[in-house]
Amino acid sequence: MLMVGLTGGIGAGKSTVTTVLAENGAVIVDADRIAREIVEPGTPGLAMLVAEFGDDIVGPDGALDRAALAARAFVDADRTAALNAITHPLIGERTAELFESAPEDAIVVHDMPLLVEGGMTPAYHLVIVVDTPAEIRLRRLVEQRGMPEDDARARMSRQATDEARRAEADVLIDNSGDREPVRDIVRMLVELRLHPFEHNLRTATPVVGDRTVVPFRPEWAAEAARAAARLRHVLGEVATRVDHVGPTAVDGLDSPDILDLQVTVRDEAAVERALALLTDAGYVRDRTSERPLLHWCDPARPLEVSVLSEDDPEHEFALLMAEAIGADPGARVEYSEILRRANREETREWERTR
Ligand SMILES: CC(C)(COP(=O)(O)OP(=O)(O)OC[C@H]1O[C@@H](n2cnc3c(N)ncnc32)[C@H](O)[C@@H]1O)[C@@H](O)C(=O)NCCC(=O)NCCS
Ligand SMILES: Nc1ncnc2c1ncn2[C@@H]1O[C@H](COP(=O)(O)OP(=O)(O)OP(=O)(O)O)[C@@H](O)[C@H]1O
Repeated sequence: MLMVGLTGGIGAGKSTVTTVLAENGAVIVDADRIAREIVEPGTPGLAMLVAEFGDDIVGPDGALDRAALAARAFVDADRTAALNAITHPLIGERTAELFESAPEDAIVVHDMPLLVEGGMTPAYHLVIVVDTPAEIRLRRLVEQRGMPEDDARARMSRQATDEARRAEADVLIDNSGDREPVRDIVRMLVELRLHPFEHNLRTATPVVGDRTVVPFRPEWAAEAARAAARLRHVLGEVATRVDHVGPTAVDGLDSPDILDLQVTVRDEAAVERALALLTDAGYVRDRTSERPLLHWCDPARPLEVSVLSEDDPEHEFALLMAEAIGADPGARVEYSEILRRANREETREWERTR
């Protein structure tokens, strides 16, 4: 099962994107829809909201008057926190049930407006952010959904910034223009990344990556940071540190587009524990390597994870090397050439044995 987190600011077009994802076979778990379910008449959720915000948030029909609650809940951060303290645990319980009930080979897309606000992104295999500038979102909410401008602005002020969401995005979908191009982008995303990613996870198929040296990519640092956050989420206190090492960690260095992440643990027993946790989470052991090395299985983001104990001198060396080469332009050029030569030799070797 591939677990995808999807988010975006209010009015960004999350529902628009999840509709296309569903048309392409994804299972959508919609947090807003669950948020409605848990405050239906007669639910503990509605009773708790009445106790907190007063009984005039309930209409004559006994149902929640959503606008009346919104008018009270988004006036300041404290009131929004009170709203979230009641609703989010109930939403979380129901969400877990829906995740559990999804088919084993499903691409589950969790449409969660407050994914970044809740610090939840490392728990997902991939995070999609629907990115639409605030002013366009505001205009669409007012003109197309008829939301009062002050309500829309109040809610926006209770949400993460667009920059904070972009930093958490593995995939950024620009929805500021027409819908049609977005439909095509989403369709390609499912076909070229989400489906193969789900297959690789379910069949423990590693993505080994191409060792061709490519020009330095500044986004390698952010990609590695997100990968490190996922590793910390899987390993918890078993990992004493997780570092971005290897050629892609060297600023300005042309290198193969394969991220190297190094997990440092306390001792040899912890190495075994970490390997078990990572394997359970979908990382695939490289049995051709004598050292504990695993590959990830995202077809668009090759990644290797090495696991070392603190007393292994190799772990210090990897950290120092990235720093030393990064500080010396001459060393960078020389190291890129070594990588190119290694790739040429590897390619020749592969052609000889083919
Ligand atoms: C206050 C409520 C009743 C207002 O209902 P209304 O129909 O006007 O809005 P709806 O539920 O469709 O939400 C529309 C959008 O508002 C934004 N929003 C909703 N709740 C919140 C919140 N607590 N904090 C920030 N933004 C929010 C999201 O972008 C959401 O997609 C409703 O938003 C609610 O119950 N919110 C609490 C649950 C929640 O946090 N949901 C957000 C995702 S988990
Ligand atoms: N590309 C687009 N061009 C024009 N209008 C759009 C586009 N995408 C979405 N909209 C409109 O903008 C509004 C918000 O879209 P949508 O409901 O999909 O956003 P959302 O992120 O799901 O909102 P919410 O945060 O409230 O759940 C809707 O009225 C929708 O029809």
